[in-house]
Amino acid sequence: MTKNNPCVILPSGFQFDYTNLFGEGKITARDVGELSSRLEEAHQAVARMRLTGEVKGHLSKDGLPEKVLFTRLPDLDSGRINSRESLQRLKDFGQSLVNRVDAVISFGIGGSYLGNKVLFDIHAGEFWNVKTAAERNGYPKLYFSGNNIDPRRTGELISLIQSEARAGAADRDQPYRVTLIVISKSGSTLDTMSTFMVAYQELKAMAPLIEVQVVAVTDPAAGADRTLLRKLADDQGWPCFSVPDGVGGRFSIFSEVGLVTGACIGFDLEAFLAGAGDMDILCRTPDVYANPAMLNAALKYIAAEKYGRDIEVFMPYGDYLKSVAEWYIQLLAESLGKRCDREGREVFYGRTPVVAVGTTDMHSQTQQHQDGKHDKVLQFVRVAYWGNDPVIPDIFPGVAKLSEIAGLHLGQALDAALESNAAALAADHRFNATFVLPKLDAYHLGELLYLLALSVAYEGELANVDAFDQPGVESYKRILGPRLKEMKMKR
Ligand SMILES: O=P(O)(O)OC[C@H]1O[C@](O)(CO)[C@@H](O)[C@@H]1O
Repeated sequence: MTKNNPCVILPSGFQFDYTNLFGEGKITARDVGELSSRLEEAHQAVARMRLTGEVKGHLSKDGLPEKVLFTRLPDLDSGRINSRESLQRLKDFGQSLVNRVDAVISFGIGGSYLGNKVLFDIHAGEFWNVKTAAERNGYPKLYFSGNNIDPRRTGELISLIQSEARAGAADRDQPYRVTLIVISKSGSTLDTMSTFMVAYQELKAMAPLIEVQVVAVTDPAAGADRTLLRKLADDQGWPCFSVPDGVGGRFSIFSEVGLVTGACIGFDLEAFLAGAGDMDILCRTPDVYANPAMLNAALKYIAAEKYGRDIEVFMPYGDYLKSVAEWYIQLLAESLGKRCDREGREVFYGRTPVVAVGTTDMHSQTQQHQDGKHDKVLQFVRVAYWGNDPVIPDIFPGVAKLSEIAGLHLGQALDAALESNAAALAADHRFNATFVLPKLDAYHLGELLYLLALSVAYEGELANVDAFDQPGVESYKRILGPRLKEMKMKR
């Protein structure tokens, strides 16, 4: 917890080990010291955001002042956004699916998908949908769609549901039940709505063999400000959950957007929010060396601005953490990739984010990380305890190379691979750091994701850019809308 011991260890066991980012030939205590008055200002700005929701210069897509409220999401007791009651409503919804609904399809993209996929991967894993209903504790199968406008996958998913419905029809005295959850803050995103409409139509057409229920998750605004999805939901009588005001898509994993997926699979919502909330409390200290979100922001900012390391490779070790890297990519890219600062001056700020997974990408990307340009920071994530962790057996004692690794747990081999990669990079002044999760559960996941979300808020302050807008994504949308209309006219 001091500058001489480059690792922040939280009471939960969560660690931010920045040994390979800090010290001689790396970022120095002096570099951090030179930033101290700006860190103080950034800390005050984050504290003000936490208290009032106000962030200097932040405007909504429509150019109106907009509060930033994601820091309120972990707090269930003030009832300001999430509350005990809203969580109970989500859990009741999840329970209403148990032993009744066969499959859920979650439609969404960007912040309306990436966090949901994280919760699914960490809790359910790759093989959830091939498990029996009993192995899933009665919870439904869960598929994602709308994360691309992909004709083939969309068609194949529909066919899969249809053939499952047909296959079991003789043994069932009820229809095959499918719940479509449509998630869109704006309520009209092309990718989400186009795939939803295709699936809705095709599955509805199979009544009474298939019964379709729709649930909408969108902006709660009423009256003239209703989103298209909210209007549809009102007209069709679909139940709704909300994307809260002041919570952008990339921060919405802690809101009903992410939690609705968690509820569908029996994920521990309270523990997840408790991890986020405890991280928030620990990040209220102004001491940069004890505040992991501020420290992470400061080190990455200095790495980019002073040492030219403006690519961040986010590389967790373990398959099910890949979606965390994919979630982080949107968080980093949309929050910090900015043409102008808050005074309107061109700054072209941001680190280019890269997804990698250990050990997989040690056999593809590592060559570049180790020998390519000195323009990267590698952010590793390590899980300290895997629970069910097979031991490599000594089944070929005559083969020395294989016998040497026998007796080790796979988790130990994974750790050794991470440590070796980090050490090799560090030996060549390749900046890297590691977050350590004591285990892969809802609480520690909440800690990690919240730390990253708060970290971009700090870095936005340091770089003087608005971390909560995304004006750049409007440019292609202004071309796409008319192009679709033109295409339709030509049909
Ligand atoms: O939830 P929505 O409004 O469908 O938006 C999905 C995603 O699209 C974006 O607006 C970018 O186009 C993201 O910021 C957002 O998370």
